[in-house]
Amino acid sequence: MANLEDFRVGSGQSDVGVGHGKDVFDNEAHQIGVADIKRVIDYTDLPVIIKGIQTPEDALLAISAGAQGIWVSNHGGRQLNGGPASIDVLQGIATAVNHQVPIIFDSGVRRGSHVFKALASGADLVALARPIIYGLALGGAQGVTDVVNHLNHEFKITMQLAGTKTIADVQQTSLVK
Ligand SMILES: Cc1cc2nc3c(=O)[nH]c(=O)nc-3n(C[C@H](O)[C@H](O)[C@H](O)COP(=O)(O)O)c2cc1C
Repeated sequence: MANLEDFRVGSGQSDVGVGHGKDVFDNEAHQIGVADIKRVIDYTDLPVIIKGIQTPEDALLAISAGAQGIWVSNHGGRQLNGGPASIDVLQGIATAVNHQVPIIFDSGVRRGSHVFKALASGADLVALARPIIYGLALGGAQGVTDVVNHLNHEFKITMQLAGTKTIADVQQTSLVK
């Protein structure tokens, strides 16, 4: 893609067996760091949010590079299958980030109570992937609407049962492990 030509790096000879030597999968391109984040930020006027953050250290590195948001998430599970569950690392990352930038969370959100727990663990926004895709596959646009409505309904019930009236109330809730 023409827009990505400037980002071609490395020898093009991958030795990790993924992508068979195409640039973006090149071994050297796997060592993405602060300089790469700064380069993307310089390249665009859009806000840059770093996805796949799993440690407080990486969150702070991304913020120091100028990231305007952190996305606590996995990478699809097919790469490092033994990585931690994102919900287990969320609270530690949120404590370290300390509201410097918004935190988006996804990975395994299936019920309204999961949305509640993610917000109470430090997320500002909760995202979904597979439930939306399943809804789309089963029922098209209506299927997606149904999935979102169902989660909203469950989330509201959880809010009521927990005695919380607003999202801010949810975010101030203490969870017991
Ligand atoms: C088949 C598949 C491939 C994915 N590939 C990537 C990827 O290449 N990079 C990435 O950051 N996340 C990837 N993800 C993770 C999603 O972007 C998203 O974070 C995750 O699916 C959210 O969790 P949920 O599906 O449980 O809602 C992938 C997810 C799936 C299901």
